Amino acid sequence: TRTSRPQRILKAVQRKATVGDPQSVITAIDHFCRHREWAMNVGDEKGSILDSVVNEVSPVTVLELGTYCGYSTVRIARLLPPGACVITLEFNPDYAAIARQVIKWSGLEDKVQLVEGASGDCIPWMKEHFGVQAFDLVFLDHWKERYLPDTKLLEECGLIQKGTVLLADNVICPGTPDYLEYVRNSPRYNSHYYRSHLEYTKAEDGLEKSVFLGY
Ligand SMILES: CCc1ncnc2c1ncn2[C@@H]1O[C@H](/C=C/CNC(=O)c2cc(-c3ccc(F)cc3)cc(O)c2O)[C@@H](O)[C@H]1O
Ligand SMILES: [Mg+2]
Repeated sequence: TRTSRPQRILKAVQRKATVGDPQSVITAIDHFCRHREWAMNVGDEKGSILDSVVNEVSPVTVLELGTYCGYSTVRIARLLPPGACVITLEFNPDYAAIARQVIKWSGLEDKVQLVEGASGDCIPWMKEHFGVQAFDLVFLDHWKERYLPDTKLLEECGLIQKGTVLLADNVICPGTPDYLEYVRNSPRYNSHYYRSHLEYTKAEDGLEKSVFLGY
């Protein structure tokens, strides 16, 4: 049967990128998605904003919701110092398998913990299983209707503490209206919208950065 889009993305990485060179993996995926086949990676334009937030926060523990092919996982992990790591949740086993290979090709497997499962099932186990106290940075890029319930779950589990930064993709396109309303109106978050474009297109999209102010 036909290969899947993630399989074709992995092929592009294996053809064009250099093992152990994360930037070449990022460049290979962006080139493929811009010139061959669109895919829902955060992309190069919003990716640069993601990079700047990672550098600003210099997180020790990062949570990513929605791995897909591992593009943003690689973008984040390549900026982390030794000892820091990104835990990324992915419930589609086929996507997880592709992402593992993309992350391995980039040589960043020591900085990444890919957990196969639904965010709602995994989040309550984060403290116990991974010894996480609180996340310094959370990148939300999974199903858009899960952003708000998972943010509330992270709060309830004490995984969001004073200073934790939430960075949400696609707050305009496809859009996450209930999440936006929550973080922008809550007295416990300081939010900022980074206007950008939907990956590989001219359509508007952006990232919302929300800093938790504590209780
Ligand atoms: C159950 C909780 C839960 N737990 C664990 N993993 C989960 C999960 N829910 C989902 N996943 C995985 O995350 C990824 C899904 C991501 C969903 N992303 C978009 O839908 C999206 C769409 C556009 C766009 C499409 C078409 C357009 F025309 C315009 C824009 C652009 C974007 O940047 C986008 O991120 C997949 O790997 C899922 O397996
Ligand atoms: Mg996205």
